[in-house]
Amino acid sequence: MKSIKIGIAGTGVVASGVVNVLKRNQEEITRRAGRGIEVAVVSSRTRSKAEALVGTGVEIVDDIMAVARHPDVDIVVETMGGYEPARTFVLEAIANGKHVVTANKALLAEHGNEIFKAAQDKGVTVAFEAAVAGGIPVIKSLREGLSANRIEWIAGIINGTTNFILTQMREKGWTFDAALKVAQELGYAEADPTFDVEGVDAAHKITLMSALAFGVPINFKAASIEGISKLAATDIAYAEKFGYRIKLLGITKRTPDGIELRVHPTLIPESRLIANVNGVMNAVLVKGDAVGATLYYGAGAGAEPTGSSVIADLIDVTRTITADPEHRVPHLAFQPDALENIPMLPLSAVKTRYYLRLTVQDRTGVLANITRILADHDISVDAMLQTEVDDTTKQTHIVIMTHISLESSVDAAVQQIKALDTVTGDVVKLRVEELG
Ligand SMILES: NC(=O)C1=CN([C@@H]2O[C@H](COP(=O)(O)OP(=O)(O)OC[C@H]3O[C@@H](n4cnc5c(N)ncnc54)[C@H](O)[C@@H]3O)[C@@H](O)[C@H]2O)C=CC1
Ligand SMILES: N[C@@H](CC=O)C(=O)O
Ligand code: NA
Repeated sequence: MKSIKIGIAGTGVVASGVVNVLKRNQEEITRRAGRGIEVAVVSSRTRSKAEALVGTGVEIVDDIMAVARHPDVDIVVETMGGYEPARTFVLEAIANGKHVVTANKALLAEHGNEIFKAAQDKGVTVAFEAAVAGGIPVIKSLREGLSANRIEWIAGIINGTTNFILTQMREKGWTFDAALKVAQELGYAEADPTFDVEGVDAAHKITLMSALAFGVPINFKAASIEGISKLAATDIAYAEKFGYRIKLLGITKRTPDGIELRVHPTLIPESRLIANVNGVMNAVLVKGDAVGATLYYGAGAGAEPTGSSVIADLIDVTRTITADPEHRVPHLAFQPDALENIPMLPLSAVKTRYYLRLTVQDRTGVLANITRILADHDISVDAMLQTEVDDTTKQTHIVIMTHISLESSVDAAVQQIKALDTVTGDVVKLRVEELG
């Protein structure tokens, strides 16, 4: 039978993983897909780089649109990244009747509704397993494996770069900058690494998973985002004293009032498996009403792990190419005419536990004032720790773990606490999730 022909736009880290694994596992891939999968054309801004990757038997073009329109190509693989020209390229490929496989979560989080609509209208597939949690088949799990369930929440370590940075800082004492530099050298980081560090990349991914889990349109603008750049080593150490690890989590949760969608550094009990996910590894916890909690673990970035997901999508698309478009697995797990408009909740409506760190002057009554303010805002304290007074500054740290409280109440209490003249500097507020 005739091979499926692919065209690749962008010949960087992910594309190299795709090409190398396709070559190495060609025979098994063909046995699984039922047809051979062959690279017909690649676009590259540097011809020599493309030649080194695909050899001489493959057509190389400078213009990405030549890939989108290539008459021989059945599936295009978009591994350029960024919003433009990726968006125009993908829409052009769809308009030309090509199926698309992309690793680009930024593109889909911002323009996914438009892209999936165009694909639906044209009867082609846009597959994106590589876009979320790299090599972990979590999109397939959400869309197919868990499709019997009413999903309650998802919480995941879904950015390899930041998990790598946090791990190297904690275990090896590396500086933030040194750890980021190595993550970039290993091909984990985004072209603009502030997307990793500031939580934007994780927000792109949790936004996509939120849509798949709850059957709602993709709504990146509703995400509350906080990265790890302001996280202090002091708070990582105090969290450990309470038996918690701090991880950058993407969280989406169905509540009676609407959907929470947030990314922030989070305290997790150290006994949880997910608290022990280190380095570039990612892990996604999904809670379904029927199945309970399930955990998906694996490499969240890197050439071959990400290539593994791109190729899984290529095999899936190859299998469905002969199937009736009306009966394919829907892009966002729910049928396009069955998406709901459940409200997306602001961060102020979130209810969870909080970690607060205050720097205070060692004077009588300081603790009483703080606990009174917390009580006035309906915030009850679960545990508290006070460090020894620093002889020079006469200051001490008070660390408070609260019971479940409302974010807006915690913010109001923090404002009042900050105004006390015994409280100096900022109050650090981190969220705690038991994930049980
Ligand atoms: N590196 C990783 O571990 C992972 C990356 N991804 C995603 O995969 C995509 C690609 O990432 P990488 O391979 O790491 O990036 P990369 O920077 O290594 O490769 C990008 C390639 O696209 C080309 N390119 C970029 N802009 C272009 C343009 N305007 N016109 C033509 N060519 C252009 C570049 O020359 C380069 O060959 C991104 O969307 C990224 O978020 C997803 C999962 C993991
Ligand atoms: N920059 C991303 C790459 C994979 O999506 C990450 O570090 O996780
Ligand atoms: Na994946």
